[in-house]
Amino acid sequence: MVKKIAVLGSTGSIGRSTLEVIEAFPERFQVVALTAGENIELLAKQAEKFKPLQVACKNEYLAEKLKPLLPEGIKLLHGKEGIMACARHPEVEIVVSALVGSAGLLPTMAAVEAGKTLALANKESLVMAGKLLFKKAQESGARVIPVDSEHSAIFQALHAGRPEDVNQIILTASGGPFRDTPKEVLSQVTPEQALKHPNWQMGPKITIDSATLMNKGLEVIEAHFLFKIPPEKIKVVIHPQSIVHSLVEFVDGSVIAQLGVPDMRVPIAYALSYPERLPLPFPKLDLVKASPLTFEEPDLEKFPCLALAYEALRLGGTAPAVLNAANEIAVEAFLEGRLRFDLIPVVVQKTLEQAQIKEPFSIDEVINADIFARIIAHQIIDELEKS
Ligand SMILES: NC(=O)C1=CN([C@@H]2O[C@H](COP(=O)(O)OP(=O)(O)OC[C@H]3O[C@@H](n4cnc5c(N)ncnc54)[C@H](OP(=O)(O)O)[C@@H]3O)[C@@H](O)[C@H]2O)C=CC1
Ligand SMILES: CC(=O)[C@@H](O)[C@H](O)COP(=O)(O)O
Ligand SMILES: [Mn+2]
Repeated sequence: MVKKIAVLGSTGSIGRSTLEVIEAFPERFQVVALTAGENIELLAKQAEKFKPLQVACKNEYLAEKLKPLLPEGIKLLHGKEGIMACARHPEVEIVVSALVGSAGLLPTMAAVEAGKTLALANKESLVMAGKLLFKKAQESGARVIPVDSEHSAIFQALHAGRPEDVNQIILTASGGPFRDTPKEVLSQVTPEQALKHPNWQMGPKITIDSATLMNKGLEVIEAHFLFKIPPEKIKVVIHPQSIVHSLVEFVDGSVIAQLGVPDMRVPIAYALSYPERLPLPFPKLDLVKASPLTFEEPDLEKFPCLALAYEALRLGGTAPAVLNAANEIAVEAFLEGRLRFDLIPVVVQKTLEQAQIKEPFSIDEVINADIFARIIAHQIIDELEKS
């Protein structure tokens, strides 16, 4: 049976890798919808190649520019509503949510509400609204399959035992480009240096998150909602080689890990083909060449973002959404040269202290918390800029 797929964020790093997997198995997958933000030239090329029924881009202005570039017969939509319509398209079975940041929240929710199988890369939507998202999934029958490499690894390792026999899950983190950089030097590091991830080629936002360890913090929250595991049973260990993608420890002390080369096409393919596995034509792991595999404790003083994410998870309610919003604003400011790298966690911490945290009962309440947190984070950055 051919699986029919919508790729939200098809022009990004995960989106492009997803299309490479689909291209390698044309008899297994068919692209029904594609969406982009601003890269309409690439979207047009993808539409030419994969012939989707429908595409969408960020706004009407870009849609007007995209129109003449598209092949005949493809429906063109735009804006949040257009992207959500791609997620809900009646012919789509699997929605790959590969948008970055909070822009992914509503389209991801639309896919869940429509009962689609969600191949989830956009971790921010789970961080912002994990509880509400899984409540909706229960109502609609939507299934959530993780794409994030660590969560795909845990999803696979969990098959080795019963949920009640899990002792803890262990997320691996590369440690980022500044793992060996002295703490005092972090105030001087540039966006160019921070954008050089040691093992993965990814979009800019997640690459900065990896450098601050906020990516691992977001992943702790993501793991909590995906696997219903309390924060005290989620451990993070630094593994600079990014070969062991994560592990599950069971009550008998057995530890089951998933290993592989750092290539996102592997977890993407698994999410698309689950419960089957595809014979991927990509490089495989050579254990001898990958050796040695090493592990160390994370330095929470040098990288406070990880501890802040645990704190937000323990606070609960809108705290993870506030953490996420403040982080997005701080990362943007750092990339624009307006904020020092070592002040990213300061902005997040101060925003968490100043924001009102409450239990959200709707997505609108999550969005309100996100908006207020952004206002607070901007004010904090303005003050830091003046001082
Ligand atoms: N890259 C990776 O290896 C991994 C990524 N992830 C997660 O996957 C998600 C995607 O990451 P990544 O692929 O690296 O990100 P990229 O920045 O490479 O891609 C983001 C995609 O989202 C689109 N987009 C951005 N903003 C908007 C918007 N406002 N409206 C509509 N579309 C928008 C972009 O469009 P355009 O470029 O056309 O403007 C692009 O298609 C993130 O949540 C990340 O944390 C998780 C694990 C690994
Ligand atoms: C590929 C992937 O899943 C990323 O989330 C990756 O794990 C980032 O690397 P860090 O381990 O440095 O955060
Ligand atoms: Mn990851």
